[in-house]
Amino acid sequence: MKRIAIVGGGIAGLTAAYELELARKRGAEIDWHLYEAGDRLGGIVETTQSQGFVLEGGPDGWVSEKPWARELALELGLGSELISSNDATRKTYILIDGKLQPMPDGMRMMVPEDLSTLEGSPLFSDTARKAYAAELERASELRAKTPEQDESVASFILRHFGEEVLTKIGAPLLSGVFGGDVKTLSVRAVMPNFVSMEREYGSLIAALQAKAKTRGSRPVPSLFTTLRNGLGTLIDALVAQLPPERLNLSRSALSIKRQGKRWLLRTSAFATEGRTSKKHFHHVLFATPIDATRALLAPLDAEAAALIPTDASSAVLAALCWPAAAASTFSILQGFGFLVPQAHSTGEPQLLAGTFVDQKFPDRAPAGARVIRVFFGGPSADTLSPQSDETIAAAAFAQLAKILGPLPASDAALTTVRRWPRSLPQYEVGHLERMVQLDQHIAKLGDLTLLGNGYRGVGLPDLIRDARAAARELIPTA
Ligand SMILES: Cc1c2[nH]c(c1CCC(=O)O)Cc1[nH]c(c(CCC(=O)O)c1C)Cc1[nH]c(c(CCC(=O)O)c1C)Cc1[nH]c(c(C)c1CCC(=O)O)C2
Repeated sequence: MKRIAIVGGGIAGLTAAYELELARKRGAEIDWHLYEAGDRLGGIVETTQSQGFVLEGGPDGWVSEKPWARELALELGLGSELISSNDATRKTYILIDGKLQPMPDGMRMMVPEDLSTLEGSPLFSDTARKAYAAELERASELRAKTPEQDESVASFILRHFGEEVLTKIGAPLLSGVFGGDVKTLSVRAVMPNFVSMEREYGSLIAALQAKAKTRGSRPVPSLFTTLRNGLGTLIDALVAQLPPERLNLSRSALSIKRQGKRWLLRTSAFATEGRTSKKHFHHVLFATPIDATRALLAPLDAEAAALIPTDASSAVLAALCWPAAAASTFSILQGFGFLVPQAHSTGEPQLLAGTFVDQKFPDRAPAGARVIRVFFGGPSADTLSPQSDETIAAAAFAQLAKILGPLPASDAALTTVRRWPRSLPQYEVGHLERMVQLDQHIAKLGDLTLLGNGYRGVGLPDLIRDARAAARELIPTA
């Protein structure tokens, strides 16, 4: 019997457990146990439903283009729950000089497919428009000069489109996906598609145009997918497949030690037991946040621990709700939401982004009601995090009103505030090389797997893909 420990009950740990459980039910000789430090499962995925509102405390969906979350949802019988973002009215705004300016339609991050969509856009000056047109003409030069080394996202965008595109839309878009600083993020780790487009076409605009040709008239799928009753449904459906006696809540992993062919895992025990609990396993999967994983790994292999990303961005978010009566007294722009380029510290916490929840997805709120999710990141999140929910909600409201204009009071009973300290690891320049080295260290230690958002992707689909693949490798072939 192969004994496997899964440490961490977020989406990665639960998906690995699900995959192992499928094999166990088919008769594989597996005995798995999951340990979660907190008193609930799901990690940062957390839906609350109240008075007809579906409120997400963490991610609100996934990028549709990545198939792995949809596949899992289908397998779990959630096919009829899958819903798409309202892409017919999709718009993302960027706050420039105090005004929300729409990104032109049909852009892929900072890259337009059709240069004519930039005409008349108040977002760009003629200099930026010329830089875009020039990128298409510089295709062969860009291809010839493809760097051999990793570089920052900032230097990649600068080489293609220049300073204005970088600061006006490149930096804010990247902070809306990676919560980070374009000057330190690795382009190969966070924008691998663009890097391969550059290798093939030189010009990213040319690459998008070539793709559009091969796509022909096939419809483009919506940008985001979610579940009708929130992503918590996915967690519930996973947990429903798992025997409850295998899921150990309020048990944190304290240490792990080699003992012959097995690992000795020490976890905290229930208060009534009065001591720690020690158990042997043949394999341990760490699906813990990077800081926990680094701490567990350091005594085994300090060099391996040092290869795990150290920088991670924090998020604080507040969902503000207006029931229909209050919502009817103000209007907002059509679209999914907005991003705010981060100015140098002004002292006051600064908004990072806002999502117009009821416009982005169908059925998130009762008819006529409105929900806006407001994000703080970086130093602003760190400043706000220790403060009360009321203070955070008030700061979110005040900043939102500055951007959108006067707003009636939101419903305090429905406000949800969440803090996710150091939740989004930063893949800095050189990340992929460090991951190759980390894999070598882990292989040498043997019978260990690292899962979660510190290594090979940050969104739900990547975490699900990784966890399933890793768990499948552990299934004994009888
Ligand atoms: C601030 C922030 C957001 N989302 C995120 C942050 C970072 C800080 C943090 O939460 O820790 C995180 C995020 N955003 C996205 C992912 C998934 C990435 C992946 O699967 O590869 C992740 C991990 C998709 C996205 N998120 C966004 C894009 C770009 C969308 C576009 O091109 O218009 C993607 C792919 C943009 C975004 N992102 C956000 C807003 C308000 C917006 C604009 C409007 C909206 O859609 O709600 C919120």
